[in-house]
Amino acid sequence: MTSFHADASLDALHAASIDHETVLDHETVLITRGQRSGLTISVAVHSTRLGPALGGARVWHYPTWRDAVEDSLRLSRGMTLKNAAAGLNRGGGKSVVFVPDGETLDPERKRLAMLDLGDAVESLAGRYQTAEDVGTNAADMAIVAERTSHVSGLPADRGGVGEPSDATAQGVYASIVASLETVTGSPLLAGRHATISGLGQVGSRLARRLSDEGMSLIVTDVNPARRAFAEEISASWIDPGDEHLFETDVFVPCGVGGALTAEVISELRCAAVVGAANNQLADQGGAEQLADRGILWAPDFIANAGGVIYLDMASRPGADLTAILACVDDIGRTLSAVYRDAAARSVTTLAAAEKLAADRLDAAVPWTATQGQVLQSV
Ligand SMILES: NC(=O)c1ccc[n+]([C@@H]2O[C@H](COP(=O)([O-])OP(=O)(O)OC[C@H]3O[C@@H](n4cnc5c(N)ncnc54)[C@H](O)[C@@H]3O)[C@@H](O)[C@H]2O)c1
Repeated sequence: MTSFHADASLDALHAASIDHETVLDHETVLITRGQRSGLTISVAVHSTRLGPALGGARVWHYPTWRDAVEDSLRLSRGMTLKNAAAGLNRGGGKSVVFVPDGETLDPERKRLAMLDLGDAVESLAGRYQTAEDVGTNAADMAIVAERTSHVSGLPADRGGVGEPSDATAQGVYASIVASLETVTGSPLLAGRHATISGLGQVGSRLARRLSDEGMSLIVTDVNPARRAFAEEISASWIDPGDEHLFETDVFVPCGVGGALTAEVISELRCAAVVGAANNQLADQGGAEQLADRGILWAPDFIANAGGVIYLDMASRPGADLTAILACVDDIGRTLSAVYRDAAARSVTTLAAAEKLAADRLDAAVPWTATQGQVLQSV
């Protein structure tokens, strides 16, 4: 088991995407080879300044374990920004289970990986709480909970709050409404067009709602089995790869990160990009490139915060679902404020959103694990 410690600096929040030259600005990075599964697991705690870190566990394919670790570093930094901008007393963390390209996990090995993840999370003694993410679900979190209490989003029949995708989809929906209002002056969706890339937990929920509200949808997924869902909601299916080339009002990335490469941005034919995917920009220069092209970009860590808002608020004593969903809807207002600030200061929407998060982090009295906040499986 290897762990590195470093001081989190607020300035580093503005750093470009991680590469081998980037200074490590995370508080703790735990890299461990699971004793049961043999898989490399990286748990990255970027910051606990606002409170114990909260962020999902990803099980995904990468060329090398180093790529998986880098992803955990990027994703956990994004969680610091997301939780801060959402007004939560939570720090930023994320875990990644590395599955070598070309390998698939059978259910037994996945179970072993979840137990290994539980041990890794437990070793951080409450400074990081995990939850589901790409490649994991509420049932997987129940397995993690066999080894640690620091897990969120357990199935309802295990006394948990369930998975957060409904809330994430609702927050992205609110963000699409706010973005269309900014670019067209009207929040109405009927008759407008959207292209959704990725029809998983969030993308499919969002697609159904946008379709119900009269939007005309083009959809795709690298999993061809999702075509049946496209037919169910009367959306036009296209094969993945060129979906960004279609003229549309909103391009909606809901797959994995890095979809907005310089080439993709140069070819986009849309008024706004608003999606659920984390780390949509392949590099930070993408925010400038989008602005230069006159495309309004909703910073992902603002638009997709609904899930973490749900997990955090639903796990508090006396949680009220109506109040939680009102907070999720507020994402639209937060995003509109970010857009106004970006326009007023002639900066990118990314810079405006980062400032929102950094101001909150700067103003916070640092949380320490010794303050004894009790976290339990929910
Ligand atoms: N689930 C949540 O509550 C939540 C919260 C915040 C952020 N996110 C982010 O939103 C994104 C989607 O999350 P999810 O829970 O729906 O994941 P998911 O695994 O259920 O779905 C992702 C879908 O995208 C597809 N996909 C992957 N790469 C693709 C590509 N290149 N082109 C088209 N489709 C592709 C996958 O086949 C899958 O169907 C992820 O980036 C995730 O980190 C999710």
